[in-house]
Amino acid sequence: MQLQDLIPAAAGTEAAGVDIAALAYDDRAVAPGTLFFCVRGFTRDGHDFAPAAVERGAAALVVDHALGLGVPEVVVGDVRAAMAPAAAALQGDPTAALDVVGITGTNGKTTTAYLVRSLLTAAGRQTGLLGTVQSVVGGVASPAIRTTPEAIDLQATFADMRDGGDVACVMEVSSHALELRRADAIHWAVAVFTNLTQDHLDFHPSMEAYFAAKQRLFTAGARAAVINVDDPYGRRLADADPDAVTYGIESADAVLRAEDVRFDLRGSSFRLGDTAFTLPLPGRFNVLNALAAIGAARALGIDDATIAAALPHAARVPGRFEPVEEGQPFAVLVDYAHTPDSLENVLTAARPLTAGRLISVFGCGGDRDRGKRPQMGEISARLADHTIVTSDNPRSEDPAAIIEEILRGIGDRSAVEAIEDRHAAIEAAVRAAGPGDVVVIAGKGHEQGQEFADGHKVPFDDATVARDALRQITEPASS
Ligand SMILES: CC(=O)N[C@H]1[C@@H](OP(=O)(O)OP(=O)(O)OC[C@H]2O[C@@H](n3ccc(=O)[nH]c3=O)[C@H](O)[C@@H]2O)O[C@H](CO)[C@@H](O)[C@@H]1O[C@H](C)C(=O)N[C@@H](C)C(=O)N[C@H](CCC(=O)O)C(=O)O
Ligand SMILES: Nc1ncnc2c1ncn2[C@@H]1O[C@H](COP(=O)(O)OP(=O)(O)OP(=O)(O)O)[C@@H](O)[C@H]1O
Ligand SMILES: N[C@H](CCC[C@H](N)C(=O)O)C(=O)O
Ligand SMILES: [Mg+2]
Repeated sequence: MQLQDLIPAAAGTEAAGVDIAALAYDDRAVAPGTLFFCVRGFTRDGHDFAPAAVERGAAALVVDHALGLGVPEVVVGDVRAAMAPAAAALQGDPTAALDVVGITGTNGKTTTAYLVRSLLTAAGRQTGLLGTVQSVVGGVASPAIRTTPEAIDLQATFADMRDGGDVACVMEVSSHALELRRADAIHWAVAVFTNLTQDHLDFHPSMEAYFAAKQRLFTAGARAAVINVDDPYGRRLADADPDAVTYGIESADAVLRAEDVRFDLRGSSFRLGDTAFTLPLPGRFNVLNALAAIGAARALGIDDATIAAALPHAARVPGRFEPVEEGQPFAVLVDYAHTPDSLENVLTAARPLTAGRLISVFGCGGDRDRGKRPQMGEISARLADHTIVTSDNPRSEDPAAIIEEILRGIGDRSAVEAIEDRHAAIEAAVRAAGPGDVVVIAGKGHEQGQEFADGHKVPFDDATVARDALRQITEPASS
């Protein structure tokens, strides 16, 4: 394809007619015929890699200032912003052929995405999935690397979905993706907003800036918007869009308002008007996720009977309120709560299911929003009967220092202990639990590794560690 058909700014320049076979934002992915985008990043400047890209055969460069390396170049104001439209054009605008449902919000994106996909699949529509846990493309699942990939990778995946027989795609849209223009040039069928609470303030300068990033999804021309108006930021979005499908439990004016909300360890039920719904996910917040999914499915023309029949069989997300059962007389739940709001929600949901004591095990990720740490400490100490503070993914930080920041949020530490080694912390929790207790292991959910300094990752799975610990106490000792 000619360069001017990918980047309008190239028209009339020496670069206009250059034939482009592929796109890349990393020089290591460049092959002959590739158009290389020199992205000014947070740690590196892609322009510095242009000579290497040329060496590897780059046919042309997209730059924000002329480099004069002997290959045609297009100068644009914002190199990142040029990537998505070019990628969509190169792939033949694949989202024009897909009903794309985009889900944004601090918590609940992955869960809601799974629910929407289950509903669309039940309605006979082959649906792709993109998100934190896995991607499903043309029916083939693979583990995800990123919640929302770079535009070049994203548009190639959409093309694979289209070519693999998918008619719809459900995707999580992270605030990073919206801010960094990864999710531009997508034809949205439905945009969903779950909620906005503190997270990622290491990346966004303020909550208002974080909200502004999320807002982009709702000004991108989606055919329908589905918005949680129990959330104050959702209320602001809905106020700006009179056609929005609003949902909530507390908001009397919500288009989709759940009533008679009930849940136990196995799942939840609620009523919408005259129709009763059940789902295999416990907790009030999962009822909100179900409302979001119902709103999206309805917007795509799926009837309530199909939805109500499918919801009880919806696919569960690994590591979200996931029970680990080895015949022990108490419950162990693995959950991905890694923000103050989600930790509060998961412990609040676990409380009425707890006959004895509620035991919480959690830590906070390194190189991420530090403001969350004392808040999560306070929440756990307030809502659980016993708290074990441990490591999450320390990344480049000192795990003991992270734990200290968590503990700073806790006044009365009489029911709090710190065990830095996550393995030992989970074992201690399981050993401390008695009949009727509930142990919540929060923060890592489905994750399969623990990340230390220099990207060093060791295999680690909360559910497996908990299962092994449970076996030690439930299996009779061998003689
Ligand atoms: C904050 C953020 O999102 N950063 C992303 C961004 O990095 P950056 O701007 O710092 O890139 P950089 O390292 O400075 O490099 C600049 C350019 O030079 C290129 N380069 C770099 C080195 C080299 O040898 N050759 C080369 O060409 C890079 O590919 C890049 O295009 O662009 C890079 C290239 O695409 C991404 O890998 C990187 O994601 C990092 C790894 C990351 O951790 N992102 C996370 C925070 C993220 O996006 N998370 C959200 C989910 C969050 C949630 O839970 O909601 C997600 O959607 O996954
Ligand atoms: N609607 C919700 N409101 C608040 N908390 C929620 C909601 N849904 C799920 N949670 C909590 O947040 C955790 C993460 O849920 P989920 O993975 O669905 O969210 P996410 O938005 O995809 O998160 P991430 O951005 O980290 O991928 C869950 O384990 C649960 O504790
Ligand atoms: N996508 C989120 C996941 C956080 C998960 C938690 N286990 C942590 O490492 O903080 C992030 O990168 O901030
Ligand atoms: Mg997610």
